[in-house]
Amino acid sequence: MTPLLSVRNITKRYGPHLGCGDISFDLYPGEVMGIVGESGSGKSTLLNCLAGHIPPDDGRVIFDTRADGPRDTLQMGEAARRMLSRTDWAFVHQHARDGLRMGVSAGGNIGERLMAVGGRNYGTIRAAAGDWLGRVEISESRIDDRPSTFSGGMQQRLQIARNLVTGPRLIFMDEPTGGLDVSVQARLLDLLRGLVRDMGLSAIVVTHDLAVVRLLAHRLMVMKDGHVVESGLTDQVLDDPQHGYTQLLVSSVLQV
Ligand SMILES: Nc1ncnc2c1ncn2[C@@H]1O[C@H](COP(=O)(O)OP(=O)(O)OP(=O)(O)O)[C@@H](O)[C@H]1O
Repeated sequence: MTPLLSVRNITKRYGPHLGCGDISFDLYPGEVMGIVGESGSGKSTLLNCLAGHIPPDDGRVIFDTRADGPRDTLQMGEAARRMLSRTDWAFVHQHARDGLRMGVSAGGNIGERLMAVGGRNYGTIRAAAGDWLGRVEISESRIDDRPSTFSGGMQQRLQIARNLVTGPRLIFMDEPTGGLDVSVQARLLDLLRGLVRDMGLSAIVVTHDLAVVRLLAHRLMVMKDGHVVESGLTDQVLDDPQHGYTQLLVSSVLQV
């Protein structure tokens, strides 16, 4: 099977400091990869390099595009990569306000994504927006309300709807449950797990929270000081960690 995403030797430095170094892995269709590690270990740097938000100093990110097969996304022009991020890719930010347009209604937040990929019929777009609000457990009666009138959990669910409405194949998530109350986190995780499974999505999830990867991720990479120190099947890594650092993480000795 062709990997959906092949990451090879991604390295990013900030001046003399290493953001992340020499990271390689393959992600297959329908697979969820978790990236864990303490603060400053390089998780966000790696995710942002993969999603094309920051240019790495070295390495390749090869994505199996629907139209042209495997292509190095780092070599693509800006317009082609922007199109990819609207169609095949999605990015869920930790803070919903970074991924939503707060001045636009909930329905508008979802609908404008469809318009960006060619949707023109108002009725069809509004119906799809209403449908997606329901799928993320927001009452359709809130379709004309702005996200600023929503709770934190609702905003995060709206951000997810906005990202998934175009039917992407790969979703990048940066601490998707961070900053939410514990009960809200559990509900959001359940919802995410259902959507990922039902849509056959591949995902890369960065988190501090081992419970998040336990629930969502098939495989896990553990990062420390910009490097991957251990990787493998999630249950295997968490139940029988081989690296001393992972053992500390799992035993919650490290403040992550
Ligand atoms: N814009 C930047 N300029 C300089 N150094 C940076 C920058 N962004 C990150 N770094 C450094 O790169 C390293 C990795 O940071 P990164 O934010 O990727 O870690 P992280 O694991 O995502 O941490 P957190 O969980 O706190 O977000 C750290 O040493 C950090 O200080």
